[in-house]
Amino acid sequence: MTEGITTVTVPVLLLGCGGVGRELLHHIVASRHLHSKRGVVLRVVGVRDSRSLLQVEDVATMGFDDAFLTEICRIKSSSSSLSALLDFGHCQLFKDSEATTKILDIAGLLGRTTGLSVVDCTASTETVGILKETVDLGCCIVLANKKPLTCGIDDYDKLISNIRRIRFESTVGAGLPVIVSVTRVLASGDPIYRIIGSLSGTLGYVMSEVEDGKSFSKVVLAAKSLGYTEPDPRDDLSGMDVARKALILARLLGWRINMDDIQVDSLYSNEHGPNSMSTEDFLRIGLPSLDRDVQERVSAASSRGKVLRYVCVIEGSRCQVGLQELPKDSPLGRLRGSDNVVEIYSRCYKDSPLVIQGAGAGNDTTAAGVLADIIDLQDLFH
Ligand SMILES: NC(=O)C1=CN([C@@H]2O[C@H](COP(=O)(O)OP(=O)(O)OC[C@H]3O[C@@H](n4cnc5c(N)ncnc54)[C@H](OP(=O)(O)O)[C@@H]3O)[C@@H](O)[C@H]2O)C=CC1
Ligand SMILES: N[C@@H](CC=O)C(=O)O
Repeated sequence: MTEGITTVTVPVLLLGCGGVGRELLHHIVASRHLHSKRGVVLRVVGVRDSRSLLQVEDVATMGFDDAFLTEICRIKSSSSSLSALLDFGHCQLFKDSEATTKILDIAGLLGRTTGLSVVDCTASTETVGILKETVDLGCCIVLANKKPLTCGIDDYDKLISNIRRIRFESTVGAGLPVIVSVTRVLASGDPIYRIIGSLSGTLGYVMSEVEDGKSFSKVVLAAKSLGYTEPDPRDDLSGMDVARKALILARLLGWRINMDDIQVDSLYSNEHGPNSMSTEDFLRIGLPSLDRDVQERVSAASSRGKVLRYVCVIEGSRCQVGLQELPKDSPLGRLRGSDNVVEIYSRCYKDSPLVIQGAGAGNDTTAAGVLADIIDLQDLFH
């Protein structure tokens, strides 16, 4: 620890230990030295997946040690159950409703006193209830999961009711500083009247690879293995994932809108949707059946000197996401791979917009954004 800095120990409770959640645990372990220089020690007190909660024996004083955190990641990446870790001792496992009760017990014990960070790295809507309760118990909330902020407006209002205790930078543009930039511009009294961007790492990667002659189905599978897609890639291909990002941005601008108010353009039809086939069947049979259509659309755009980009526009009373044909040499047309770009127009950024660009998907950058959010919140407790 650096001389003169008081050390604060921050408990962290992780919901979701998939690609992003595991990467977050790796980042926490790898950043210990750096955090200690800032006077922060992160103490992971529990990890929840879809089946159970694994928590330290005494949440008031203990945290999983780094060897244990690494073992959690190893066990989870081999698709084993968290229960396999009980042999290591000093931990407890709770399932189903008991897990929820225990999370609320931890939140009650540590929320107000320590600023316990409840970190949602699931892709589930099921966490909303528990997050709202932890808000009431004084916890800090950090989200990579977009779904809690894109439920009904009442849930949204509740979650952001203590705005100083919530961070959700990774929900839009992964680790890119989009939310913080919008928030700072607004806080300065500079009204934002237009946001336009390409906000899907998956669709950006897919379009630029198909332009290079690769098959759509193979490229989507590659995007999945690179950690760019949602657990069900149809969330990306339907435009819903971008629509969620658009809704988060629009609500941040003060718009009182819901998902139904957003125009969304899907790359597949209902016969390939979740009500018609499983994710596995879609990846095996549905995807290849879309190859020709996507290739033809990309080639047609190319014959006009254009490229296809999935664009999000928030302006006037319009919040819209969909494929657009754009000039190859335009800012969005030049994007390659999983890069995102966001242009923010306001009084100060009228002629020359505020532009944020860079890698917009992937477990590493997303988890880095989540970790930066956890650390940022801790300034409240110094
Ligand atoms: N990858 C990226 O580039 C980005 C991702 N994100 C967001 O990050 C989130 C996580 O993505 P990713 O890691 O790829 O997803 P994964 O599917 O890999 O992991 C999801 C995790 O959540 C767990 N889970 C599911 N339901 C629940 C529940 N009700 N309670 C607790 N845990 C639950 C799963 O449990 P189990 O292990 O048992 O299945 C799994 O561990 C998503 O919301 C995504 O949108 C945001 C920005 C960028
Ligand atoms: N699936 C998303 C990941 C980040 O939100 C994307 O492709 O952009």
